[in-house]
Amino acid sequence: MELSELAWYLVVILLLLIFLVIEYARWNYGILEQLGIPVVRPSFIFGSDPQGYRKVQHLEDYRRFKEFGSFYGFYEGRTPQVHICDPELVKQILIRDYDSFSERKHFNLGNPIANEILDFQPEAKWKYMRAVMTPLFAPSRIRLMSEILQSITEEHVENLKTKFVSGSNKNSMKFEFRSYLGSLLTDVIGRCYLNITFNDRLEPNSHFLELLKELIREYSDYDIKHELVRSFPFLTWLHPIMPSKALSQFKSTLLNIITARKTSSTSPSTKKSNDLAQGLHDLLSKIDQHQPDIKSLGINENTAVALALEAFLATFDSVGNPLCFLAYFLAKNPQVQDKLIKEIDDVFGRISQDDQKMSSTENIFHEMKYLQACIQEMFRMIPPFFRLERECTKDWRNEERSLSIKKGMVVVIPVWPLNRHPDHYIKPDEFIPERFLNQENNNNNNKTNNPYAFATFGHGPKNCVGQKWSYEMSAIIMATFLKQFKFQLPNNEDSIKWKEGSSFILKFEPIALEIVRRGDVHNET
Ligand code: HEM
Repeated sequence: MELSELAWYLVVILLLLIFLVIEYARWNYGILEQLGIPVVRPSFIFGSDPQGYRKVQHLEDYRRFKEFGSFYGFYEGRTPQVHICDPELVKQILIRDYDSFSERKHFNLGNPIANEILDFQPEAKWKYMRAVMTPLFAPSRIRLMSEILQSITEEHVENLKTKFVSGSNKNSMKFEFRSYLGSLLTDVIGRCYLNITFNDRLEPNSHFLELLKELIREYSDYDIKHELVRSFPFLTWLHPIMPSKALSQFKSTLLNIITARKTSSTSPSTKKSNDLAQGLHDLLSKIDQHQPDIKSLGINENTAVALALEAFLATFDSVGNPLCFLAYFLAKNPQVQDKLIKEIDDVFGRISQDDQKMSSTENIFHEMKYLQACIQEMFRMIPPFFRLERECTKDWRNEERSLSIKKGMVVVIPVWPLNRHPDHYIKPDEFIPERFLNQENNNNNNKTNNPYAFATFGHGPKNCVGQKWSYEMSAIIMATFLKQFKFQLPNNEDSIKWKEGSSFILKFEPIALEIVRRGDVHNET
């Protein structure tokens, strides 16, 4: 074969390869248009948002909602998606027609532990694991954890008070609430879920805290490789979604804790506690015994580790982040903060210290109706997971809206615009806790009370297991903090800087705040 002939062959093969790659990336283009819904026009090969890693994605969702309305088509790389922000359709997809949308999109997260995360498991395995998780957040467990949480929060608040005494400024100081919450929530994970106290817990760089930060950082720092993987999913190995080193460190730390429990639980004096560590311990024992149902579902050690991983990250990040925004909203709206503080003082004032010990922690905080409304408004405005996803498992149609979704397509519910739907909320971009007071007969601030115009925790069988506990944590942490401190904006600086690229978790730069010490009003009662 002559050289020129070989060169021709190579050129043809190369062109053929390029053609196949392009065909592969564009394979599904046109499918959404055929359904007759408005579509965000795709680029040549990288789907509808080829520069997505450079944009703040939840704000993009809001912009598209304003441009296209309550549903529209979108190509995430090569995957056709239907984005839906209509509360009635949300209800139908997540609850009424669950059979047609029972799965989340399956994708390779590039690591054997990450691949076991509950959310992405096939239905039968998901059901089994969900049943392991649910009792760990049952009302009786939440009651117990609330008591522990209150004492943790009081301890952290006391510790913060000492910084005022030793600091140069006695009444106010710059304050990074997120890092304060980081060590508090690490303590919650230790004491409420694992029944242990981390030795270095009050140090800013505690080992476990650093590990959680590392897991979260990688989890959400997206880059251009992420876009590439969307168009060519077989390249996931190029861009694992979570860092393998931190994951294996997490696994060994967790298994050591569980093994220590195994050893101590053999002693007859040890009382069995039904916390998360116990749930994992029981599951691991069944895995060790090779129980047939566990084996057939493919449940292994990594499945148990992934369950803890999800609970820990949700506690650390999904509870911590909205609370930072609540602090910011309170600093920005001093009249709301004053009203809230008055309620907190009234309730604590009414219940004497002895009664506070007698009365369940839960009951005390449930008396704070304005606090509940502030928290509900915080979760409406700041949904830490800003997109829900379901895969269509059976062709589906809604006649009223003339909307068809085909098997294999992904439905995305963009929570940021849904929670701000102007048909349901008056002044949707403003922080107005009153909209959630006396809901039955007060529609002054909301146009409707449709529960599906709010999806921060999802809905239906696959909703968030930790929802109720997240409300409890938020209430206890905020009220205990506001008993002693107030938030304010430093020099009226007011800026939120969102991070670009994250495609389902809200990410932002630290929010500059100050705290002011309120004095020992409660200790005098
Ligand atoms: C503010 C805090 C939290 C928010 C906003 C939140 C939000 C969510 C959302 C949106 C989902 C998906 C729901 C759906 O697809 O319909 C979810 C699922 C889940 N959440 Fe949370 N979460 C929070 C805290 C927690 C906590 C504290 C835990 C446990 C300790 C937890 C455990 C889970 C689990 C296990 C799932 C998977 C449920 C399943 O697939 O069956 N979450 N969460």
